[in-house]
Amino acid sequence: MNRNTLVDLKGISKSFRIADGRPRKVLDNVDFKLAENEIVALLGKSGSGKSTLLRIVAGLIPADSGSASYRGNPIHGPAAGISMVFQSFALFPWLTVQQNVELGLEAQGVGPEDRAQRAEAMLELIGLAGFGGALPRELSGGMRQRVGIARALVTNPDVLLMDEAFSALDVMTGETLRDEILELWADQRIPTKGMLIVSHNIEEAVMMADRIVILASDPGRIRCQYAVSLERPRDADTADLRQMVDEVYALMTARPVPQVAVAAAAAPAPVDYALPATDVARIEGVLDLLAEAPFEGHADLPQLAEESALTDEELFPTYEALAMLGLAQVEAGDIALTPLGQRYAQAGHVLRQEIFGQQLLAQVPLATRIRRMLESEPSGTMPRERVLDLLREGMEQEKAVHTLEVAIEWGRYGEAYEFDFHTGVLKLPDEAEEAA
Ligand SMILES: Nc1ncnc2c1ncn2[C@@H]1O[C@H](COP(=O)(O)OP(=O)(O)OP(=O)(O)O)[C@@H](O)[C@H]1O
Repeated sequence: MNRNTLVDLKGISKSFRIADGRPRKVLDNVDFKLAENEIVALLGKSGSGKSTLLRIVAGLIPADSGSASYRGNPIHGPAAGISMVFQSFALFPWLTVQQNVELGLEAQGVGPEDRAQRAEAMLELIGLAGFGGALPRELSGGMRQRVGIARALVTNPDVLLMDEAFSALDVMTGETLRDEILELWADQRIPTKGMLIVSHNIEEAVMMADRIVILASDPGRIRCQYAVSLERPRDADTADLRQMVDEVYALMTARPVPQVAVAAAAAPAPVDYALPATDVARIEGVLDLLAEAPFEGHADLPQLAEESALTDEELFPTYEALAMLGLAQVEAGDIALTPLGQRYAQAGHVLRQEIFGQQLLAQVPLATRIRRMLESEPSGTMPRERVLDLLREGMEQEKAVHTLEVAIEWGRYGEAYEFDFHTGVLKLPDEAEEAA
C-alpha cells in the first residue's frame, strides 16, 4: 500500500431497503483514495450517496461489498484516527460545551484531568474560550458548530470528515468558520493529515479542496474528478477561482437532459425518468431572474446562483426543468433563455399557463401519458394509483411518488389535467372533457 494513503475504498457498493422492502443501490462500485495532505470535496446531486460514503469511511455503517481501509487497516466501526463533523451539530443538549467536547476523549479512555485540559485547549483554539460551562441552547448556531468542530478535533484526528458542516449556518458565519479551519490546517495547528468534506456548495468546494470528486446518481458512482491547483489562502474574488467555479458548474450540469418524444409520437413515450424536484414557483422565479437585468436572458450559472435566494440543490433541478420544458438551454456552465423562454418571461399569467401546459404535453412524456390515459377513459378520470403503478415499473416507490407529485403540480398549473387531493383522482380539464 502507498504509505501516503489515509483512506482507501475499493469497489464499495451499498444498498438500502426502501419502503416497499426492495433494495435500492445507493453506491455502486466506488473506488476512492484520500492521501496525506489532501482535502477532497464530494459533490453531487441530492441522494447521490455522498453522506453514505462519508458514513462508511467514519465506520458508522458497513459497505455491502468492497473494502474500506484506514492506513491499511480495515474499517470495522469508528476508527480512533477519524472524526466527523455533522451538519446538525449533533450535540447533547443536557451536557455543557466542555462535556460535549470531552465526550470523544472519554470514548478513547482518556482520564478526566487530561480530558479537561485537552477540551479546554481545544475550545480556546476554536474561539470558545470561556464558554465551557454553557449549554448548547445558550449558543448561536455558529458557536454550536464550533463546539461540534472542537469535539471532532479534540481527539487529534488524522482524518477529519465534514458532512455539510457549514450549510445550516448563515453565509457569513459559515465562511468565517470554514476559513478558520483552513487556517488551522495550513498553519498545522491541528495534526489532521487529510479532510474529506461533503458539500452542496460549489464555491465552498473550490475554496477548500485540492480535489473535487463529482458523484453521479442512481446509483452513486464517481463521475469525474477535478483538481483545484490554487495556493491557500484562496480569494473567492480572483479570476482563477471564479474560472474554476465555472468549470465545476459546467461539470455538474453536463448531464444530458433526456431527449423526449413529442406528444404526437405513435408509441407511448417512456416514463421511467424521474422529474426534477422543483415546482412552478421556482421555475418561474429563476426564469424571471434570468430575463431581467443584468442577465437579459443569458447568465453564468455561478452568477445567477449568487443573485438568487436559492441553494445549488434547489437550482439544479430548476435548470433541468427549464431545459426539459424548452424554456432555457444549459451548456458549459451557462444558461440562456430560448426564444420561447423569452416570450414566456414577457407573458401575463394566462399566456404563461398556456405555454407551460403546451410545453409540458409536448416535452414531458409522463404528462403526455397521463393525458392520453385520461382521454381513453370514458369518465375522463382515473385514480392516481394507476400512474404510480406505471412509474413503479421503472423506479422505486419513493421516487415514483415524488415524480407523480411533480407531474401533478406541473399538470394542474398548465391545465393539462386536474387532480382532486381529497379523492386522489386525476381528471381531464373541463374543456378537454367536452372536446373528447
Ligand atoms: N439508513 C438509510 N435507510 C434507507 N435509505 C437510506 C438510508 N440512508 C440513506 N438512504 C437513502 O440513500 C440515498 C443516498 O443518501 P445520502 O444521504 O448518502 O445522499 P447524499 O448525496 O448525501 O444526499 P444529500 O445531498 O441530500 O444529503 C437517499 O435516497 C437516501 O434516502
